[in-house]
Amino acid sequence: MQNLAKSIHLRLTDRHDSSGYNKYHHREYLRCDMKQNKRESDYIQSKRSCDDRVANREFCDFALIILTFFIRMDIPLPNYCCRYSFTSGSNGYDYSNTVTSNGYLGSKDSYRNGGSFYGAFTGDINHKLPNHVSAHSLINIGNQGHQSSIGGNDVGNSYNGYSANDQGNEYAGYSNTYENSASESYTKPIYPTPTQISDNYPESSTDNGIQGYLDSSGSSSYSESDHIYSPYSPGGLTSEYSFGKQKNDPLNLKGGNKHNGGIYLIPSGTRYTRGNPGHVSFNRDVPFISGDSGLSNHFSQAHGTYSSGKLNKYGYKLSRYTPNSSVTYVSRERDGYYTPYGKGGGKVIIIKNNKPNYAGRVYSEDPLYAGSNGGYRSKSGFVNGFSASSNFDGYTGSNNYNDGPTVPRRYRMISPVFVQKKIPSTACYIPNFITEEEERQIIKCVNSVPQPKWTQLSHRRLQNWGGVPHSKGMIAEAIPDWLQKYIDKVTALSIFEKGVLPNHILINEYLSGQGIMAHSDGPLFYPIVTTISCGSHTVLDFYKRLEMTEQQQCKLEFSLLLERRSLLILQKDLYYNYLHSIAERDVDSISESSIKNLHMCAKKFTEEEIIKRDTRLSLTIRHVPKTSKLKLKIF
Ligand SMILES: O=C(O)CCC(=O)C(=O)O
Ligand SMILES: [Fe+2]
Repeated sequence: MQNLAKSIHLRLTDRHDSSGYNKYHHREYLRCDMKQNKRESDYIQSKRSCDDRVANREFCDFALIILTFFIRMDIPLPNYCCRYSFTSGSNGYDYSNTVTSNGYLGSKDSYRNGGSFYGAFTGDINHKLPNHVSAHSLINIGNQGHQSSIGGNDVGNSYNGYSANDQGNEYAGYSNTYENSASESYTKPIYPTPTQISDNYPESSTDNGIQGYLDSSGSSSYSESDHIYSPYSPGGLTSEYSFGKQKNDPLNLKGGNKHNGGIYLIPSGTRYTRGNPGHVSFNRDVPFISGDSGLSNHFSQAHGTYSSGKLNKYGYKLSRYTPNSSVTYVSRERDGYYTPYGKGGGKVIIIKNNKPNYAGRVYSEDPLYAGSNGGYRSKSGFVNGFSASSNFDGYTGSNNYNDGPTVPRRYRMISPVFVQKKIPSTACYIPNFITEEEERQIIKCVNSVPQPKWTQLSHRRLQNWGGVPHSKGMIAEAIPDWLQKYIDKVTALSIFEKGVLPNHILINEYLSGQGIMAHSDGPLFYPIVTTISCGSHTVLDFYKRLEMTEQQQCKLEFSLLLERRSLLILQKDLYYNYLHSIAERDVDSISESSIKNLHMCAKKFTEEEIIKRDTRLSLTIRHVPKTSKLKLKIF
């Protein structure tokens, strides 16, 4: 059967169509003369052995009859593009740099400093919280009506501590009372899975019912209702401030968040550590590409929400899901509260750095926004370098908190996550999507399936699971549990729409030095392809799909480094308008100018670093339409 499959394969690969592509099953190969990518059919031709030819002749007739059922072929992968909005996550927390492993305040006394935000210290009535607050590591500065009353009267009334009641309303699923404890150990949770933000709140939503955001005096802080969105406004500030451990999926609390044009895939582990959402000076469309000019510099220092103006409803909302069990962002609410004082609305970008690389202060580039209108104070040295410098969060008052304890913070989020309007998200790279153990299991299972399951191509081999895709559909076959697990895992990302959930896995095996020629995965598949890499990295090259001519020169547009255990999601533009290939190389050289996702990689590479390829298995998980469960009897 293997020979048969091979013979059919050979026949099919020889077919060309007039468009300049080889129709190689469902994949369209560009006939172009690339240095690194010869035509797949050439490979096959040149490798064709005597045995193959015999096999071809012997099985020719037989093959034609049962062609539909026995093609064990390559399946198309969607084409990918990168315009380049990336979202990424990883499965780790970052303990490095300024992140301490014991991120909790040592004791409640830790935050009693100087009548700071935190504690029960009574020395300064304007800068204190009620006593009961002090037992919480994440504190609430409550409802500051204005700058001069930080921690003052308002606070006393508005802070609810962190109670079950609050959570009931606000942090559904987040119910454990958290008391700060020096001895509390930190268990690394696993939040590797990005979650698409549900689209409950369309851009146009104004939802008057939940807008308006009353301060303690009962007056509305702002009027631009369509810019401000309170996701769970439980009646003003009084009850909305609650801190503590956060629900796993902060953005889906009450189902209320929105992907906003290009907002996708916020890992459920994301903790929106706060910076300064009122930080108003950016107002750019941002191609978020490492090395790109523009915001990447800023992003390298960003924590939390940057707003290019007044926060819109999303930013606002996100700003309020800040709390992390170890991150104390006293200024969080004030960000929201003073949002109205920001400049005119714009995009909202939310970024998390995995490795804070700032020293001293975080938000330093731009002028304050709130100033005397509001703003809030921070402590110098607060939260690992969050500084009360004059341009930190716009605080310009005299009562700078410079006595602050350094509140160690632990980053719950990792690789950059950004949310931005208007830039289509066509590629998503998630390092460490699977664990080392899972990777080991996959490799083991793939290598122990019976030999006939493999389809040997000239320069790689593959396995189809779930059926063999065919232009007329696919007869669905059961997928073993060890693989279904990854279909489920990818499904959980919510990137596939209902009705077109992934139902097929193509496993490609590339030995070092092997690759795949430039192709587009063709029209058969639903145009989202997800690929898990195991065993080795590779570099996926993308070419712009141009007018096809017979001997076209292909121009490499950019590349993505696919680390082992990573997941790559490609769709839309990348699927339709780009070709992808893997060059036949034993090693890859790191180049920031061509590899566009280096900043998202789990490992940090240096320019011109040479990385050696090993045997790589790729699991391409996607939806094959028109499946039938018919069990056809074959002879
Ligand atoms: O192995 C990969 O990552 C890419 C495979 C591919 O492009 C395909 O099978 O269509
Ligand atoms: Fe492909």
